Amino acid sequence: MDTAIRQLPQMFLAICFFHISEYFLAITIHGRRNVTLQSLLISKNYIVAMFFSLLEYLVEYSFFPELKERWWLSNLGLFLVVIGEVIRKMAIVTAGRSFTHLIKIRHEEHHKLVTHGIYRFVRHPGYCGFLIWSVGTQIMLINPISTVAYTLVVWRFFAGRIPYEENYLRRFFGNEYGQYAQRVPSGIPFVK
Ligand SMILES: C[S@@+](CC[C@H](N)C(=O)[O-])C[C@H]1O[C@@H](n2cnc3c(N)ncnc32)[C@H](O)[C@@H]1O
Repeated sequence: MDTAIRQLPQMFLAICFFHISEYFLAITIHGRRNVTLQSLLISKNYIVAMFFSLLEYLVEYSFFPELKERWWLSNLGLFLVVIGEVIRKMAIVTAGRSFTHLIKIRHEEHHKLVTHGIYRFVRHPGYCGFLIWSVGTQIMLINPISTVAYTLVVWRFFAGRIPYEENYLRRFFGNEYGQYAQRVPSGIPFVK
């Protein structure tokens, strides 16, 4: 009972913290005039996914309450939520103005190639952090179906987005980006 009673409040806090901090960081880095509510990163698909995970949680809690009592698994999920959040926020702070929520398709003067800090270890720490965070939320709720579904959907989304984003990065930074991409992994499993 103790574990289940804290899962939904933890989830609520994780979501609020993620989106509100994302929004205020964007304002701090890009200035209020350049930030829209899109920086909250709440899309229709995202709301549907969150609604589905809540539904799964409530159904399983009603019919198999003991499933939700695996405290060590729920705590592993909470750990992943924190780690994912830290990785993503490190990426945003490190990249600064180069980190825009919409992918840039035109090179702007202030857009510099970032290869230091956390970008020394993975090319896409922001996406890596989000993948860990989102899957972590479902492990924290001990939602088996949503854990698998989130892993597949978020992975697929980034597996498609990374080549598109990198196509522009190669145009902007040429060989410098090519060399960087050769020596540093993407940070998303099975994406080169
Ligand atoms: C939402 S941010 C995500 C950045 C990165 N993919 C990540 O996961 O940390 C997308 C913007 O970051 C820019 N970007 C991605 N990697 C970059 C890098 N190493 N240096 C500078 N800009 C980068 C892209 O051009 C794009 O406009």
